[in-house]
Amino acid sequence: MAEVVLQDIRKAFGETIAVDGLSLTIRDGEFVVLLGPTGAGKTTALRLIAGLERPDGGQVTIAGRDVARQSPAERDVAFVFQQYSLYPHLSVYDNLAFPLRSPARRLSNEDVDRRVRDVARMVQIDHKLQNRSTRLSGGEMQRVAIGRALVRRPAIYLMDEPLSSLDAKLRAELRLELKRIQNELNSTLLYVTHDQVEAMTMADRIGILAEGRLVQIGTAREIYANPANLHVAARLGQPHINLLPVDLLPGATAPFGACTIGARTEHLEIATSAVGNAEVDWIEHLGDQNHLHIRVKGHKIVTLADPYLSVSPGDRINLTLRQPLYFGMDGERLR
Ligand SMILES: Nc1ncnc2c1ncn2[C@@H]1O[C@H](COP(=O)(O)OP(=O)(O)OP(=O)(O)O)[C@@H](O)[C@H]1O
Repeated sequence: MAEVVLQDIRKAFGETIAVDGLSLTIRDGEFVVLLGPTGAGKTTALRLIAGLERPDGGQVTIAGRDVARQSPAERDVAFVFQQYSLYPHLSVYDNLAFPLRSPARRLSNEDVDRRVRDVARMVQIDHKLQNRSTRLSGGEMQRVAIGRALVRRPAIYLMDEPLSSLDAKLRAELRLELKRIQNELNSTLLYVTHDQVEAMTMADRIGILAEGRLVQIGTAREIYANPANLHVAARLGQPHINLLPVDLLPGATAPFGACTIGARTEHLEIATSAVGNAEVDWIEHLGDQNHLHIRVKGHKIVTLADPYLSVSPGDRINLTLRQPLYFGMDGERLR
């Protein structure tokens, strides 16, 4: 495994700037997730590291080597795509063994067999090794695709939304497995997604990407608690952060230049009060949590509902701020 460093990488497709001066270090053994909306440049960033695209400028180094002149095969990376891309005519076993059988690797049949069986156990597909890869469920196929990357020990694993085609339950399971496997192998992994839950549950550090630029990078906790600007604040947290005018609610003194307040559930105190400043609009029941929809002077606010707070639609409540986040005119965080 190795450290991978991107320095001021740029890539445009005609008029579209896909990656715009991206600098990022993925440390040896680190799991970094790039999180961003569609079109943010996530896939392009991976493809530039893999050598599937040429940058217009900037430098990529893998284990200290400038890889500009190296072909994808020479770069020693393993890529897992969004859609499983297995060899349909081969068994699960042969799909997993395929990357190990190139003559350049010179592995004995015993070594190949051991590695295939180890990885099959890791991704929990060892009971289906002899199945044709087409005779698998979507989740099983994606396990094989991930396993096929894992049999090798490349400098870095690059994963492009590998779980997005799976149903919610499987996605949750594989998320945990992938994190466990990465820990076990101590591998360097760059993973891209637009799913904040994936980013928060798996990443050592999350990089927030917007319009080809890295807006902020840090642990999930840092990014959630200390977003650098409105864009980052809006990317993490369920329900979404409430963005409100500074003078809407009592309880906090805005710093000079504050234009917008960011209030999550933990920044809002709710008390039942017949003469309160807000009204309960409706309660959204989501099973494991309920969202309380509130109206204040024409503004809508959504928070997690305290299960012990007994309110109904139409009730008045008193809403007070508790150390919210403040943003200036330009959307940058003030404190
Ligand atoms: N081969 C290409 N030719 C032209 N434009 C491209 C090409 N590849 C990407 N783009 C453009 O570059 C921008 C970034 O695309 P990219 O696929 O990297 O985004 P993304 O963050 O991975 O999005 P998604 O989540 O939808 O996959 C987009 O505007 C896209 O349309």
